[in-house]
Amino acid sequence: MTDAVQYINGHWLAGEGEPFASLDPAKNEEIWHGAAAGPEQVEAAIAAARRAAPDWAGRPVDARLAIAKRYAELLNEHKDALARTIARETGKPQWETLTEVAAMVGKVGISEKAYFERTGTVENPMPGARAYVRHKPHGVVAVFGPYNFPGHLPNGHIVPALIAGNTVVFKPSELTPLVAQEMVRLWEQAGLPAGVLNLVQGEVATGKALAAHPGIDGLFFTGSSRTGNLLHSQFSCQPGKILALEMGGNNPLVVTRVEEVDAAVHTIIQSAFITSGQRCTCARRLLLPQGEAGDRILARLIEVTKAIRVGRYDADPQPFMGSMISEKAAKAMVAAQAHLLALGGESLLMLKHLQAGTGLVSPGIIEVSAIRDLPDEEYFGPLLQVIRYTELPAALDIANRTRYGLSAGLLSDSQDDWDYFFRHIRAGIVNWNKPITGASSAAPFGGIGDSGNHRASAYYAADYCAYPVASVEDDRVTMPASLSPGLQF
Ligand SMILES: NC(=O)C1=CN([C@@H]2O[C@H](COP(=O)(O)OP(=O)(O)OC[C@H]3O[C@@H](n4cnc5c(N)ncnc54)[C@H](O)[C@@H]3O)[C@@H](O)[C@H]2O)C=CC1
Ligand SMILES: O=C(O)CCC(=O)N[C@@H](CCC(=O)O)C(=O)O
Repeated sequence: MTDAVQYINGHWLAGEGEPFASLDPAKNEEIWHGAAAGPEQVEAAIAAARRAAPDWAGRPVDARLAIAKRYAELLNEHKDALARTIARETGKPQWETLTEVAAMVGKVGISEKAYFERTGTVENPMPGARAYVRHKPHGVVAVFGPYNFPGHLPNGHIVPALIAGNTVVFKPSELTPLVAQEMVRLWEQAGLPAGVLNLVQGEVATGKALAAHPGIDGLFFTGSSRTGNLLHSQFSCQPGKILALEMGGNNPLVVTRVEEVDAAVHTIIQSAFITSGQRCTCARRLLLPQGEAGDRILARLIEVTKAIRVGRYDADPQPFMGSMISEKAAKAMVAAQAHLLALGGESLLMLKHLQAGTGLVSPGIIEVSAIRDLPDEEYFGPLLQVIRYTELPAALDIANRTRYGLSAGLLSDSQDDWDYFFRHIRAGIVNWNKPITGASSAAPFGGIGDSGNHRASAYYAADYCAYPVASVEDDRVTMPASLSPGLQF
């Protein structure tokens, strides 16, 4: 293991700040340690990005794309190793981390298409002149990543930012420094010039130093609503800086009439328990109709969920659910469940911490219909809250009872129910008879309310990576055909 964990101006350096470590949460083993970037190193990273900016932005987009494409090739060549690192550092099963790396590879082609489609150059007809819309990069942008997709989600900011001509200072989650390091090494190998992408590792102090620095032109954040809200207030009265926030959700999944009970249960499980419930798009609240049809789905859901295989990321056969990110996160889910039980919830399947020292938990299902003031919290783990409803309008009223608005779904065989649901639900990702996780990178990705600040990511990330410039141009200055009233020449 090397001490050189910071990448600043093309050099790998030891951190000058507080030491911290990264654990394999399934095996309770340290897999990485290093020292955080100190404030002067954060400063140096921003200065390096600033120096590199004019040359990088001044290159033709094809030159920037050539490096991004080489990076995608390298990702593909190293996909097994990177997927294994993601699995070790997050606890996610290897079948799933391979899909994460595949999404990272695919991001380059999608971002290229989005760049030209959403932020390319357009010439509009105009009598006696030429009118253009072009786009320019913001300059130096900070990228903050979460732990749940430590490769794919920061990659979803970094790739379009670099293609658009920005330079980047990347602050990954302190829980996943090793993934960040491997990712940045691939950019380095791809031939990215010094200073274009800088890596500052560290805990909250490093994040604060970067976010508060006057030298950044923007900040692209994926993480919790709590941190996103802090950043939003920190950025107030700085209208010149671009802030893109992708945050959490308290996502509802509503079921009405369905013929195929097993298909509905499968979709519920994919929505609620994939990644051990650690996706911002995961279903947190399942709304089932009262009566026999709802009872049948619930009984089957409990039966199948009980049988979900939970285990280590490298187990053979593979588990559906791996470890949560940490023992602390597992304990927080046990505490969240206890809180809901104390408020009047009824456990239908207990979420259990399976092994001390690890983040391994079993999935839980809790009936919360009787809780009068159900907390509008994102419990970021595999605990599904069940609410029984009478009529679809009442279900929609409950579904929209949240300050968030990221993803939502309907399971129903009825076109009318879907039309009603789509019209009334408030969320940025709204699916019918499909899981509400697994959003496509080829579509915009973002939510309303406390889930974001109307800067959708994925396909629309191109929009926050560049600003539009409108120009009217002619080769020579000429007199107009007619003068404005009151002017004489
Ligand atoms: N909408 C979306 O696209 C997604 C949202 N998320 C959300 O992310 C959360 C899980 O990720 P976490 O890593 O726990 O998020 P987090 O908010 O704790 O951390 C995200 C990043 O912000 C940094 N940070 C934390 N406090 C800071 C502060 N005061 N100032 C500056 N930087 C600070 C962290 O070091 C990390 O790099 C969940 O709430 C989940 O819903 C996760 C994935 C996707
Ligand atoms: O950003 C993209 O390219 C698409 C969005 C995406 O991949 N969403 C995933 C992850 C969401 C999360 O982080 O929690 C999904 O919808 O499952």
